[in-house]
Amino acid sequence: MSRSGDNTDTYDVVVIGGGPAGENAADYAIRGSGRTAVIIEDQLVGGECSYWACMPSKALLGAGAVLEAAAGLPGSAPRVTSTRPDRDALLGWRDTMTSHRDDASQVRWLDGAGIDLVRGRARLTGEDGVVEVDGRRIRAREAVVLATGSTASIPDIPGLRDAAPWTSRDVTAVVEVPERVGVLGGGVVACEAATWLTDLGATVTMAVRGQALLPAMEPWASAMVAEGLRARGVDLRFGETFGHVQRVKTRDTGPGRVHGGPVRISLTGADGSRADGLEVDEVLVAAGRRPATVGLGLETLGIDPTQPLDVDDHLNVAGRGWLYAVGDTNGRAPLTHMGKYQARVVGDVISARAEGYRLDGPRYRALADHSAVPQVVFTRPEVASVGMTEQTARAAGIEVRTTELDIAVAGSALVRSDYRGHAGLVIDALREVIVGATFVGPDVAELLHSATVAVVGEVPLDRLWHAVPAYPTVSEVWLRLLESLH
Ligand SMILES: Cc1cc2nc3c(=O)[nH]c(=O)nc-3n(C[C@H](O)[C@H](O)[C@H](O)COP(=O)(O)OP(=O)(O)OC[C@H]3O[C@@H](n4cnc5c(N)ncnc54)[C@H](O)[C@@H]3O)c2cc1C
Ligand SMILES: NC(=O)c1ccc[n+]([C@@H]2O[C@H](COP(=O)([O-])OP(=O)(O)OC[C@H]3O[C@@H](n4cnc5c(N)ncnc54)[C@H](O)[C@@H]3O)[C@@H](O)[C@H]2O)c1
Repeated sequence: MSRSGDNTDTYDVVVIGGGPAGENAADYAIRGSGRTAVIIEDQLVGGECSYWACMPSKALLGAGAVLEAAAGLPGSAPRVTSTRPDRDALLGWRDTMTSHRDDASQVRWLDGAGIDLVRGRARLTGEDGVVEVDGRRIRAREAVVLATGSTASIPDIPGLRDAAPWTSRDVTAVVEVPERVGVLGGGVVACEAATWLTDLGATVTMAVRGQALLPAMEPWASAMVAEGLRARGVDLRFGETFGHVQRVKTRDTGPGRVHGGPVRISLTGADGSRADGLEVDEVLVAAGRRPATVGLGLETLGIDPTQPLDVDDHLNVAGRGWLYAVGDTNGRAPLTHMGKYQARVVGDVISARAEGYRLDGPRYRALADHSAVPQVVFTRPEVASVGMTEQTARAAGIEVRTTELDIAVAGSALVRSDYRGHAGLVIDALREVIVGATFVGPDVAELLHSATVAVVGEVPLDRLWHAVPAYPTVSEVWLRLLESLH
């Protein structure tokens, strides 16, 4: 860092937002060089993922999955007295995995990586490369990277905001388990949260305005998740949304505690018809997220802050050579691993530009964002998918061939006597390569990377035939899938 006469601190790279995307962008932009970087963060270093999203949600989901797996294997089943996790131990484990919302270890990591930290809320000033934090000016010589993440959307439904509903921050920080929960939405947050809330003993009703959960997934995968949630007692109201919400008394009790008295929800059909009334102890809004771009000073650059930032494959904001955006804030693939991937790309781009290299080669482009995004939904059963679904492949004009089958191999029978799983591939029939894959079942998350490698590597099917899965593993489903295409 250097300070000029006008009291402006100067770094090579300035990153706004210290979530997973921001941390990695700063690291990759200076690693192994003499360059300097600063991260400006107004909450906790580590971002949403570490304290309010991926880490607490997966910590809350693990114990129930392990208990169900043990109950599904004859040798261990007699030892399992309940498949419901111990509430206090589970919440304690969640607190451990979120470091009790203390970011000291992440700050130490920044220090070790040679990255400075400024606490505060940053704004762009309208001057190229200059940001402002609490009256302090910071200038970037090479680049400003926006990595401000996203915030939960709360739809404009009469009475909803006034009822102080839970968002993902509350449900991941759950301390008081509400007896009855009404969930708005049928996406990833809704499905995962319904799973751990029922593990914790809550009764859950989900209002899903469409006809399927997880609309971006293969329809058969969504149907299996719906079946799994119903088996846990979740009341799924497809084609319904909240019409009106009323809470007897709202209380400011803090995250994860019930925010007041009982809540009356009128449910309406998608066509506005009246469906039903519902009384719950808490409402969870899980209706998507929007990029955190408002209040960032984007309008000083003539950029509309209400729209996702328009970036190219170098993650460069259109028309501004010095400005980049990575992670949820650009809306391309709002997942931690994709934000970190974009951060690696942007770090390499900034380094190459600083050192005068041309941006030749795929290393400098976030190509996976377009057609190879992997995702795991940690419901029971789990859903693991990468690339295109049959529908998106057809919409892209690909001549599609598909195959799908139950996962029923020696490896799956061995891990659970009640194993139920399904797998499917989407093939580009002309090029004979896999463009999409989906697995549903216990622990399928660990099958996913093999599919990601096949999709990204565009491995021809007759070459893939020689990738022999070990016996007896669940991976033998690959052999069954390839045989079905023969
Ligand atoms: C409940 C839940 C579970 C999830 N589970 C998964 C999962 O299992 N796997 C997965 O891949 N993804 C998951 N996600 C998505 C994942 O959390 C996000 O994709 C990820 O956190 C995005 O990282 P980011 O760095 O872009 O933003 P964030 O993690 O949101 O970090 C942005 C940071 O910027 C800071 N900031 C914002 N504006 C400013 C400003 N003006 N000045 C200074 N600082 C600012 C914020 O305080 C924040 O710390 C989940 C999301 C939710 C809600
Ligand atoms: N395991 C994971 O990878 C994981 C886990 C949780 C969250 N995430 C990410 O976090 C982000 C947010 O997840 P999410 O579940 O909130 O969003 P989502 O986009 O997955 O689902 C939003 C749901 O809300 C519904 N909805 C939206 N507006 C509505 C309205 N006005 N009225 C009624 N219903 C409405 C949609 O129909 C959909 O069912 C996603 O990008 C997701 O991928 C990932």
